[in-house]
Amino acid sequence: MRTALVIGTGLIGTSAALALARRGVAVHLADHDPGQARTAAALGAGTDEAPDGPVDLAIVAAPPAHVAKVLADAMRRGLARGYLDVASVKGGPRRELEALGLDLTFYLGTHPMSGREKSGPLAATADLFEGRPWVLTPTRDTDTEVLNLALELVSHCRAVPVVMDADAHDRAVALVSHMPHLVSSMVAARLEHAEESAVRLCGQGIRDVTRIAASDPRMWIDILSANPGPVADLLSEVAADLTETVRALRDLESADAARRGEGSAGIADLLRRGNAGQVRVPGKHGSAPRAYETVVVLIDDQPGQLARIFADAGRAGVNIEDVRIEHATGQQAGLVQLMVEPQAQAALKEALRERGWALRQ
Ligand SMILES: NC(=O)c1ccc[n+]([C@@H]2O[C@H](COP(=O)([O-])OP(=O)(O)OC[C@H]3O[C@@H](n4cnc5c(N)ncnc54)[C@H](O)[C@@H]3O)[C@@H](O)[C@H]2O)c1
Ligand SMILES: O=C(O)C(=O)C[C@]1(C(=O)O)C=C[C@@H](O)C=C1
Repeated sequence: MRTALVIGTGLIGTSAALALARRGVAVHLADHDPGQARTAAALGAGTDEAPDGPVDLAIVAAPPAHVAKVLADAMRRGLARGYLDVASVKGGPRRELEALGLDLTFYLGTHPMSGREKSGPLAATADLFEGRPWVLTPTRDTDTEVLNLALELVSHCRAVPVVMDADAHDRAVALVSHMPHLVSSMVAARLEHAEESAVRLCGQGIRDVTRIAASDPRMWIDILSANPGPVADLLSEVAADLTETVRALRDLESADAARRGEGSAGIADLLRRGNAGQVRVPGKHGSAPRAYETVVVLIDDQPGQLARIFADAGRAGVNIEDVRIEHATGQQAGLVQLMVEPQAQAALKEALRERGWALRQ
């Protein structure tokens, strides 16, 4: 691929454009808000000037409700040799395009399974898709050259291509993305009017569960409107678990020992099923989940502390697999959790202690 046109230069469009530009592809950037395309260009994602003629691949990264219209317009204007979109739902946009009477030979519906709770080009990064699944939904009629262009895009973004049927994709993301998003919002909604004295105690657990609740509601209304049935089915199952859990907790409040036993068994069953589901979540780079050990370091809230920790770990020959930072509310200190391979834990602790870091047991 030598040339590409990204239409919709927000988080996803600009991230893909940055990855392509770094691999030497000439990227043109367009957005219905020209300021967004200008910002993406200023970040090094390409040029916001229109291409002279048709590009190799047009990548539509507009919100789901606009995707079909934007694609149809691009196809009618002959802007590219191949067209794809990256919308979070796949059945709806394809059916809308079919209803518009377009020839879909040169179109491929795709979806990178990576994102952030932030929108816009300033949230974009070239490595956003690294190691993540990128779903491709070709049909029997999809042109091979277009499929190859899409595979080239996925490879430039260092993502992992996964081929699926569009409706099967929508059912799968209802389970692993759309239903969890709503549950995260429901948990976060409990905090809206909560006492400040409770909210200030928030630790890493609630941060993990509510991060995605910070996403743009307009985008998520689009996504959920295009996949309501499968998400409603899954939420009914969650509702049944909720009803059972409330019943079990009420049993635990009872003065009757037998009822307390039933309550305890009910909760234990849910927690066991939770463990069994959680271990199925793939780890970094889409591989099987890995068990890391954690080394917790106390840091002052001063510039350069993290860089020093990483440099000291590097000198000790230890690879940091993952990192989390927890700030103590109202204090000039924080805790950095460094995740490492189990066999590296002792060496890292020793090296950090030698260099004067305070470790938490
Ligand atoms: N955010 C995620 O985590 C994520 C992950 C994977 C896929 N997606 C999909 O990627 C697409 C873009 O999402 P995003 O998170 O980058 O959103 P975003 O809000 O960051 O960016 C969307 C951009 O599209 C532009 N736009 C809106 N209507 C347009 C139109 N008619 N023509 C041209 N540009 C238009 C907006 O100005 C904005 O710059 C969506 O379809 C979304 O479903 C999002
Ligand atoms: O991690 C996030 O912040 C996301 O928004 C990612 C996420 C997801 O649910 O995994 C959200 C929607 C997209 O369609 C794809 C990825």
